[in-house]
Amino acid sequence: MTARLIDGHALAATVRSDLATRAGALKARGITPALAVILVGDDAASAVYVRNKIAACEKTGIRSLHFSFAGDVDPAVVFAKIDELNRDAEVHGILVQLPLPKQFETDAVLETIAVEKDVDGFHAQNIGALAQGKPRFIPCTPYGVMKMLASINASLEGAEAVIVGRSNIVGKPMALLLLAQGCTVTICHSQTRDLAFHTRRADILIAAVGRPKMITGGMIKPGAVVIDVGINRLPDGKLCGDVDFASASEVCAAITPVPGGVGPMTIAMLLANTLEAAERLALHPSF
Ligand SMILES: Nc1nc2c(c(=O)[nH]1)N[C@@H](CN(C=O)c1ccc(C(=O)N[C@@H](CCC(=O)O)C(=O)O)cc1)CN2
Repeated sequence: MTARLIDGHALAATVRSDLATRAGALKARGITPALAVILVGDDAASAVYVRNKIAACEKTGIRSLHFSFAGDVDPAVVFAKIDELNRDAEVHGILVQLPLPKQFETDAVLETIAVEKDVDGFHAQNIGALAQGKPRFIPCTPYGVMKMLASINASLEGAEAVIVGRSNIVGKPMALLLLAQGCTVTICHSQTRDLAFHTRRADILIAAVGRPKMITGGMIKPGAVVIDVGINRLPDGKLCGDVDFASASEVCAAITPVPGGVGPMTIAMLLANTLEAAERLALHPSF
């Protein structure tokens, strides 16, 4: 079997085109949707992602504001900036690029962002709303994955979904979203005893563990849909996912590439959440 490729760049371009129309409609009413991005430290990958986010805003008609702080900044300075942005009526979305340097307590930072501007969807209240089936902002990577599954009409009701990875930003919200669509969900992690036993049962397999090419073709059910969230840099400088693409694509029905898969959709869904925030704040300024 040679798998169908789920092209994240192409799907992200379609999403952006719809968002550009919505941004235009807001601007016609005198509201310019705006996203504030905070970057702390000099992590090279984070700097690339932030640059890509800002470029994507420009393509879509969203204003972006970028604030960079040195890696040894006093957390109080970052808290003060978030507070200022929370109060700024012309800013609709705020995100703090992760990971943060060691002196930061990440959850405390994320919970300082106003829930109605939390376009990453990482605030405990927004995760709680998602868990209750009443999502306000869906975390961007799992949101992008759901769009990718919809784009191939993947059948989710009653499907066995296996997620490898239990992070707060991908694995856990991913499980909630698949559960809401009727999947039977298993989350695997570093203490799972027989990983292949679980992955071989998956109709929908999501790899989000951060270990290069860890999932091989022999661990995949023939005909499965495989979504690779991992982005790993190999010693030769090339990027690869958590899935061994060559062997996996011989077995599965559809697969996302790395690069060019989930990554571009993560950014597209960040723009979608920012537009959503601006539209809600325009309709209900006291929201
Ligand atoms: N505040 C947040 N921090 C982090 C998030 C997040 O959603 N919010 N997710 C990841 C990083 N991330 C977004 O921030 C992200 C990672 C990768 C890509 C992407 O498009 N990757 C490209 C390859 C880019 C490269 O050349 O390195 C691809 O897969 O094609 C976008 C966003 C952790 N932090």
